[in-house]
Amino acid sequence: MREILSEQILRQNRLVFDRMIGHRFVAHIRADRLPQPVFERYLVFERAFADTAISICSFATARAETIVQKRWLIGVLDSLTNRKMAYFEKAFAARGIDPDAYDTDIHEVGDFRDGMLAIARDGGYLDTIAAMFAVDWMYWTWSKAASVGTISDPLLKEWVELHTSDAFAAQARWLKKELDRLGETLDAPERQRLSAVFGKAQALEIAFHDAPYLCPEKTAMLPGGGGDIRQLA
Ligand SMILES: Cc1ncc(C[n+]2csc(CCO)c2C)c(N)n1
Repeated sequence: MREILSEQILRQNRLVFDRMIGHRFVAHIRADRLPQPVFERYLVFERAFADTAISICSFATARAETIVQKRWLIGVLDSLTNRKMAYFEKAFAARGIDPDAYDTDIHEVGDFRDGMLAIARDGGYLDTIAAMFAVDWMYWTWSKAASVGTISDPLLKEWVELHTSDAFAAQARWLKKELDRLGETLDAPERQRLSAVFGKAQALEIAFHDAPYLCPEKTAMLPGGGGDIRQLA
């Protein structure tokens, strides 16, 4: 019998997946010592990515063949556009974060946005599903591990809980099932191509999570600005 596609993909990308799950951003959260400026910078990059995720999911919705698929993906779009965006608005207000003070065009963030968008724009329905599975399965996995320990920052705790919620778990599982169901009809090169999409998304994620450690705010370059994050990393 043929291997289940998601199992093949996870097996073939074990190294890069484990590298992402073991990223210092995740390690810092699990140790309850994520530096505050790193979290705030990350949130600004995440807010920018949420916009991209809406576009990616829209490509999948447009290419989906059945109303069952479309209905599910529209649910994802609704949660992204409403629930997720509401979180960012609340977090930015609570922390006094001005997103315009941050450079979201740095290459690690821009590469993630452009790379993920290119997969959705240039690939077929399943390419997008494979990319969404990559990023959601990865977030669900590390968030479950992190939620076992103490997270003192209530906004960070809420962020992790967004990714351990039943709704998010159902989203990750739906993507896996979709991949497994349609994967049964694919030939070996096509399955290999989707596995490469998954690996590409993980590599882009690793660089994306490096970014909040690397880049000082725009204000840090001004006299009396915020200082260089490199000292904290
Ligand atoms: C950098 C980054 N990667 C993955 C997720 C997980 N995630 C939660 S909702 C959503 C869009 C719909 O699937 C995604 C990808 C994230 N938040 N940020």
